[in-house]
Amino acid sequence: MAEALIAVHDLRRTYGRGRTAVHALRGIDLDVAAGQLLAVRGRSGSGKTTLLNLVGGLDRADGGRVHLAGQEVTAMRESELLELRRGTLAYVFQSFGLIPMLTAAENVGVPLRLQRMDPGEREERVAAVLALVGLTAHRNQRPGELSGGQQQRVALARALAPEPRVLLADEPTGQLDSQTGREIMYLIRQLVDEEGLTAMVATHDPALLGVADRVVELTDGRLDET
Ligand SMILES: Nc1ncnc2c1ncn2[C@@H]1O[C@H](COP(=O)(O)OP(=O)(O)OP(=O)(O)O)[C@@H](O)[C@H]1O
Repeated sequence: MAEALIAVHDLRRTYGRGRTAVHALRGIDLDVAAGQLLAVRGRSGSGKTTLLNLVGGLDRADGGRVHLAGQEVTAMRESELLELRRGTLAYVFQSFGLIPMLTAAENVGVPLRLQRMDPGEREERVAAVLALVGLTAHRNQRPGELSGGQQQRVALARALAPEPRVLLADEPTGQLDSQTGREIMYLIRQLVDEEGLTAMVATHDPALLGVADRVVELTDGRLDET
């Protein structure tokens, strides 16, 4: 089997304690091979967001381990997690998370500014990823002047700008109509194939599971292959 770019072992997360404790993840084991598009399905509250947040180091586990590209995320200090989120790893959320005052191109350029990329190189990279998501003609529009699908394309372009190895997407089509949602999933499929990404996408939209290489299902904090 190809290298497991994402390796999750006995991952646990409980919110609260005592009688009101919620066991969001009850010992998850999961390997995702490099270049795979994995869909994580499950009802609302099954633990999808919690799993993605732990894989991406946005939240701390109560037990178990996560390795990303050979590095142990669960053992990292905050400064190392920050570094990880600026390089190896990219996130896309349901709510797009764009900065309203900035144009599409400026939003895409944000992570490259944080990397202190030289302005000329940055312009080139922004143009390239905007072209990749089909938004060259909209580069000077602000998020409020774009459709939901276009805003998610900008968010994807921004995620890809620093050339990450892993893309984590939490309900990326959750705010979109089904046709636009399908287009975004096809785009993610294309980006995985063409940019050599490994992606983990949480969704409970059954129509979107068809483009994944593999689908796993979370039920009450436990994982099953489907
Ligand atoms: N910060 C928190 N404090 C307490 N409980 C939480 C917290 N975050 C999540 N939970 C609980 O943990 C469980 C898993 O939540 P999670 O958000 O991971 O599910 P999900 O599958 O992503 O749901 P959705 O599809 O609705 O986004 C739920 O029962 C939720 O109520």
